[in-house]
Amino acid sequence: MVRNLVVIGGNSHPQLTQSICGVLGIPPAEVLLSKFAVGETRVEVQESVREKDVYIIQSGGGKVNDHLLELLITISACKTASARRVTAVLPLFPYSRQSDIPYDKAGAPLVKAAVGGKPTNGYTFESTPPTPGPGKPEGLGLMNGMENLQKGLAKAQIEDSTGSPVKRRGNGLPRNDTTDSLKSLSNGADDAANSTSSKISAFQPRPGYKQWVAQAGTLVADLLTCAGADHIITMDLHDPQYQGYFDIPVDNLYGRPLLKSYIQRNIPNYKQSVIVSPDAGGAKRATAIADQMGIEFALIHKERRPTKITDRQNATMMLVGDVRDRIAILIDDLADTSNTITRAAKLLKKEGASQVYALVTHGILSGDAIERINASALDKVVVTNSVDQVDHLRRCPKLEVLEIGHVFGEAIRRVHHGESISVLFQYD
Ligand SMILES: O=P(O)(O)OC[C@H]1O[C@H](OP(=O)(O)OP(=O)(O)O)[C@H](O)[C@@H]1O
Repeated sequence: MVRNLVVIGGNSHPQLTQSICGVLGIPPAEVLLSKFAVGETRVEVQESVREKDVYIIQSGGGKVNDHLLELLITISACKTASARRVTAVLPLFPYSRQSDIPYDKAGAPLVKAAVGGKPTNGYTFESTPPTPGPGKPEGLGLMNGMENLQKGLAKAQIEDSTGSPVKRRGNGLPRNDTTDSLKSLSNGADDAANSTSSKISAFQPRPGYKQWVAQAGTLVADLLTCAGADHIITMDLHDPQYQGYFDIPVDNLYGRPLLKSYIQRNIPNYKQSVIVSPDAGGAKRATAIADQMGIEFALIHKERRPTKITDRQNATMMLVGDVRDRIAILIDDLADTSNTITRAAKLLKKEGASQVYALVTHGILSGDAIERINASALDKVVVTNSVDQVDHLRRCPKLEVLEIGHVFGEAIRRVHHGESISVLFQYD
């Protein structure tokens, strides 16, 4: 029994909250998590958290945006209710791979295929209208509307010369033109909000227009801190450097000990198997396990970078290493659409692997990922329950789930008592 410790479970993963509370020997706190008819989230903490050490369990996956907002509101509610310390426990951290968008070697976004070696989108690194400077005309600097701006200015000058009063903004534009421009910008934003990912492929940048990729990862880190989080506990961040986005402590636990122990217990003659990283991005993760266990390592290399965001699945894959007549064990941090692991499995079987296992920390398995796995060359998919797996388990006979409640329960117990949690980072 631990004193002054409160665990609050969000709506994302009640089973994990129960399992963590079981380890700590306390019941989860009473909270009312509901929604107004319009869809706004409502949180009511129904017991005192004054001077308590509060841990809020909320994972990514599922209705990720709803869960994130619910977490932010719950953190804020606890701070307002005078909690001594609030720790956000996010077994799968949402938005931590947001800035990943294909770029060419020169750093320009790859949004349209090149024809005859020349990019057809006319991309340049110059923004249009140009950055205002000495001797250059000033523009809005927001969109590629120089022509309209010039027309607007010319029209305004004609009106000026007739003597009628024209009110101006600081940029020299008549007020109405500016308002219209802003209106059209905001309409564009509404449209963007309604668009689906399939529309991304239809997007063609205007020549000269500089694309900006939203830094959603930074924003989410700031939101958690602003809401009042004092500490973050998570597992297998897609990019461990994401911890640097925070100015509060972040404990990034490893799922590797669980995966390693699964291999030792369940894969026959595992020393003869081959650990495979399905892409270069995960090579470090996979080699860490291969080196620890003294198993051979192979890498799947995507022969070319995809030319569009939606082209990921079309990139040609190439195996570097030998898997013939051996069990191949794919290691990755997450499976979302499961395109990566199913395509890798197909290649590994083609290269002669006798069986293919995929061991993945976060089994998000969105959309038709389960159907894709069921129809794939994968023999077994092993994930942790960092994301709720109840529905996935029902639908996927190849799926096996490793419990992580005890890892998070122990991390919370140690943090609460001010003990080191580095023991949880060790592989052996
Ligand atoms: O199930 P899927 O939808 O295929 O997504 C899973 C893949 O996405 C992530 O990598 P990412 O493609 O972001 O590349 P990176 O590892 O190079 O960052 C992750 O590490 C997996 O490899």
